[in-house]
Amino acid sequence: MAPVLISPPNVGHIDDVQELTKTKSTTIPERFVRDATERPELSAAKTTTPSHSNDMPIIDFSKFLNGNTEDFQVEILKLASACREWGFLQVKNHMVDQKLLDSIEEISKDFFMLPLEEKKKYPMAPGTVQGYGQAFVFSEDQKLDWCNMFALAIEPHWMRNPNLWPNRPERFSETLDEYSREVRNLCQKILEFIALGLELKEAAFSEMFGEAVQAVRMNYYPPCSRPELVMGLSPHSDGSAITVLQQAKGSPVGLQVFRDRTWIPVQPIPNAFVINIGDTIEVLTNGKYKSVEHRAVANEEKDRLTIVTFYAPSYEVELGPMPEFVSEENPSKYRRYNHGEYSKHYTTNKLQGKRTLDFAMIQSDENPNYK
Ligand SMILES: O=C(O)CCC(=O)C(=O)O
Ligand SMILES: [Fe+2]
Repeated sequence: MAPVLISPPNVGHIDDVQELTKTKSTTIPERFVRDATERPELSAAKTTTPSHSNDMPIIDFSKFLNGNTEDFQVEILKLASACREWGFLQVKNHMVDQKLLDSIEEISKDFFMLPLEEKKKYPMAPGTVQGYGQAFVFSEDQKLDWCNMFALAIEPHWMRNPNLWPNRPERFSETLDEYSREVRNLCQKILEFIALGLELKEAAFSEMFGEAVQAVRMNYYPPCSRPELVMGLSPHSDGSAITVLQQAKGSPVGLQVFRDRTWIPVQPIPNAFVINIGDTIEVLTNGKYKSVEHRAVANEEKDRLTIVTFYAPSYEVELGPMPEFVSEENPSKYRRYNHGEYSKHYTTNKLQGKRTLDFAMIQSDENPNYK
């Protein structure tokens, strides 16, 4: 059962990371300093050659929209292989207007640059995931990420908390609405192409998902004088079906994907989105496509901003492996559950690698997915 939060957890004092950096102190408060085994080992990441990290597949979306039948098929196969082998990919030439990419970056940055008192008008209450603050903190002794977040539910509309939509910067709400409409379209298209690559009918996911849930989280990572001691964002997989991540122009490398027991830094491609498979698609495909653990590291000199969209089924939907992916040789690795319950479970536990998916995993010695 998902834990039910009856009263808000006592999370202790949470320093605002941006305010900390203003003090120019080189001492990192203890709550941000990771235990030795959890530190990011930045030197190891730095020595990974860029060519290795560039191996993350790049999908050219224009091949889906304007290509001939052969181009289309080739790209579907590339997408299928990226989902199977990586769980992560970058998408270029997508349909989202460049101006919107610029304006969402601008309003996000402007929001984070507001005085703290202004941002505190939209607080993320302890144990919740909407508003400004640090999500996924549930106890006083939990280590904190070197990140400020601003998160909002977008769709369905009833999930919005209008008190958390800021008045400043100007045009914040209109811009976020417009951006979210376009990214929602993109998510729907990508899921259609993922379905085709799995030899399912195009509408397989949209028919199953009902009124899909969409949320946005803006992550702002200020520079950190001791990046080797802290974590920008703790390792986790996403609870979504798919996630669309925009890295603001000029941001340093920060996202890392856990692959072959190594943390691989993701080189941003200008104007491309990073897309990753979330836990829902892992369950539906019975583990054929897996959600992949990832994290963000801090940078000594530069700040970093990402705008992340999570796209998931309606909370009412019951999910489990689809019959197409289950057979006698390949029995169900996951039980059926209600997605609303899974979401609750996800948002009421700290980020801890792929542990959240234990909620759905059928325990068995023969199940290699079970850790
Ligand atoms: O900011 C990043 O690079 C990673 C963000 C992320 O993984 C998330 O918000 O779930
Ligand atoms: Fe993530």
